Amino acid sequence: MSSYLRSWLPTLSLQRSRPATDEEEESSTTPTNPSFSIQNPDDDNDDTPPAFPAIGSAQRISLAPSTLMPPPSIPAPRHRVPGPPAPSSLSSSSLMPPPSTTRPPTQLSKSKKREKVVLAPGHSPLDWAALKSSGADLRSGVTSLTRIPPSVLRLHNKRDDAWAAFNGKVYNITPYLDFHPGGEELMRVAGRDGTKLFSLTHAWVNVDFMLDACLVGFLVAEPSS
Ligand code: HEM
Repeated sequence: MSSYLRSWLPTLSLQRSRPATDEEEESSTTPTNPSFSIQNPDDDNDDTPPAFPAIGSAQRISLAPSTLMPPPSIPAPRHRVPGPPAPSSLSSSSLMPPPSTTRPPTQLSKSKKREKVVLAPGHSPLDWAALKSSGADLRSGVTSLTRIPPSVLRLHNKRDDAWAAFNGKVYNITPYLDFHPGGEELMRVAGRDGTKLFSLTHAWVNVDFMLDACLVGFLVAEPSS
């Protein structure tokens, strides 16, 4: 048995190949745990962690099983939420099973598919934000906000002079056209109220924030007469 172990522990057999000193001979009579053999025998440091909570401490007494609150009882079957039967009698869960992911995702119909637009270099959303905060005139010369009826709005329907109304506010959309991720689609609302088309396309986009520097006025009803 020992020869078998020696073949697996060459260092041990090497050590034993030289004549053992008296001291070694003495210690070899008492079996030692190899993990402690690297410790200095003079070192009497005790690294055993203390009991936690300390024996006899108030915390330990308060944790005594006899003083703990009993666990809540399992509700009777009639109190359980209706749902599929539990997989086993041991399970007390009344949660619905997770939805199946085996069904393939529904495909968008061709007509609803969005066309990706490649924005020209220097026309990213970050570039737009930088332009807005640069102080450049994005209102095409409008210095004060005015009341704009549909007949006036209609006049601004060209690519180089495009206004559109969203939620009662009229914006000069011309400078934003090249930054719009949806590209030329934006021109569909030039010269008119685009609130409906906008909210049908991407109601989550914050137009007030994105075009605040392009505000030119407020949409009002056509004056009668
Ligand atoms: C001036 C008002 C508008 C602003 C500020 C605006 C802004 C944006 C922004 C930020 C996106 C990217 C957001 C996203 O994909 O989730 C986007 C995408 C898009 N927008 Fe607009 N938009 C405006 C008006 C419109 C209008 C009137 C249309 C007309 C249909 C339109 C059509 C699209 C389309 C089709 C996309 C998708 C582009 C893609 O998937 O790459 N947008 N727009």
